[in-house]
Amino acid sequence: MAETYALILAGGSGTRFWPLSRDAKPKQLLNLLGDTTLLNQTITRLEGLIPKENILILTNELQIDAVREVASELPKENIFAEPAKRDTAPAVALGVGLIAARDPGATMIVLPADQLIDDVANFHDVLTDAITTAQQTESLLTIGIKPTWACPSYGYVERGAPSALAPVGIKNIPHDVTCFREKPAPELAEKFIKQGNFAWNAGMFIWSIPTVVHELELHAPELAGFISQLMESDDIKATVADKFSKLTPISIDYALMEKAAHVLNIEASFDWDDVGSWVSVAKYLDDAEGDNKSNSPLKVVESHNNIIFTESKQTQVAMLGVSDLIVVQTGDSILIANRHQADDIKKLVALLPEELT
Ligand SMILES: Nc1nc2c(ncn2[C@@H]2O[C@H](COP(=O)(O)OP(=O)(O)O[C@H]3O[C@H](CO)[C@@H](O)[C@H](O)[C@@H]3O)[C@@H](O)[C@H]2O)c(=O)[nH]1
Repeated sequence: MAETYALILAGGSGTRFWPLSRDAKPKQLLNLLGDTTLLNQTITRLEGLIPKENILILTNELQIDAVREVASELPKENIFAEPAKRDTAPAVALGVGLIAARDPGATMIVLPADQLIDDVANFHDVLTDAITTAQQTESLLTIGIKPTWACPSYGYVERGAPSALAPVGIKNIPHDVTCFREKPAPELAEKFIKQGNFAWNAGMFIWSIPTVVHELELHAPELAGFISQLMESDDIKATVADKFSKLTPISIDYALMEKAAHVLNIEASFDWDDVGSWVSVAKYLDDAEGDNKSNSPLKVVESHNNIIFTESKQTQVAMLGVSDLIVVQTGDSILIANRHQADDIKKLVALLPEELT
């Protein structure tokens, strides 16, 4: 019986959490919420679902030391650094090649490293049903999140009828996907929400190696060729060093999911948050004074809707007559931003000296 592997993608850069996040320490390596990093939570969440020796992590040279430290309970040889940043499609192809070299009939789940999910029991149930479906059908499985607004930075899946391919006995029934659209323009996202049968793509994918290789051959031949080179290689490291940087940078959503015909979707019955900005972090901060949110002791007078985050979590913060601010303090920097421009922090980071980014 072929085994199941998890591939955790932990090579994103993310400037949205500056000054806490840096190139070498992006969102997945931050203790933003809770006592551990989001990457650590991602690994822990797999306990009881995927054995540790079957969990692989892909990151980059800048982050590999920090990733090794966070993932110290995984076998060392399961953590790889990509030689260049090429976005998620080449990273997934590398993961497919590495897993195929161990077990060409394996099933794999691809997971982002930076999401917040508390309901582990339902997460396992949904993933188990997705794995069963991937093993019994030649489908690419996605997980759907009920959308709450027309967010333009997610992928959208149009859920059709319950799939005729659904294996007998599973609880979370997959639906046919009639359209996958990555990061639609705001007006199109509005249209999807009004239509009512679209879900956000959770960024997790479940498929068997033979199925994904076949789909890549059809829709992304460059990546399928790279996987063949890996599978034929007797020195995978040398092949990666030689070929990976030459791959076209593109995300797996554009390279494969928008084009593939055999996509299914299971609705998530668990909580899910991809914690995209300081504004999303704010809802989890404990200390509140009126409508202000803080992770540190806070006193306010005539101040509203502010978000405060200090690295020490102990700095006393006092606000007088200010509203709609994000204030973040670290050892060497302070961010003061309009909360309505939280998505534009990257514009600011582009102006900063390299040693602070
Ligand atoms: N190894 C590796 N990992 C990467 C790379 N680029 C990004 N990642 C990691 O891949 C995951 C997703 O990458 P993002 O670039 O953050 O994706 P996104 O814009 O949020 O969009 C994806 O996720 C959304 C849900 O959060 C989806 O809605 C969307 O369709 C898409 O799948 C994150 O864990 C990120 O760290 C890379 O070059 N290499």
